[in-house]
Amino acid sequence: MTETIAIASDHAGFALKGVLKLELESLGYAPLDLGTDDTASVDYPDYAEKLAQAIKAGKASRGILVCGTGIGISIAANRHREIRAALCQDVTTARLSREHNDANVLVLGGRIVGEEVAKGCLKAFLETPFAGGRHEGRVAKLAKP
Ligand SMILES: O=C(CO)[C@H](O)[C@H](O)COP(=O)(O)O
Repeated sequence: MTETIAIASDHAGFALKGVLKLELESLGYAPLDLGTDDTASVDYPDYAEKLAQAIKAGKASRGILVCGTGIGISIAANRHREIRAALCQDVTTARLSREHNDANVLVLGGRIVGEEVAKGCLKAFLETPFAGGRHEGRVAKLAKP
């Protein structure tokens, strides 16, 4: 079955969101676009919230978030206990966010990373499994109140 991936951004991440949405489709995933829908100024916490709620409701298994730096939208997403959002600027950290942290949201800075690096991060995030083992207990501790 096709895996649904939620994707959202603020105005500063809008252009990169479009690129990543197409890339998701070409990799065989179904993007669930939660906005924003143009470059008019919006508040990144609102889009992190939409994406977190979609994942918590089971509408998507994982998610992609983009703002200008990726910082604000990752802070907002990680306020939810169920979300492990990883801000990545290279393919290695994107891969390790899956192997070690079982990240369920990839965060990118639309004003920081170029399109090709972003696409590489996306592919690594989507295709790398969680390694488990010694990482299991550490990740479980992240979900504690
Ligand atoms: O990166 C961000 C948050 O971390 C935002 O995208 C950024 O702050 C938006 O800035 P501006 O309103 O100047 O376009």
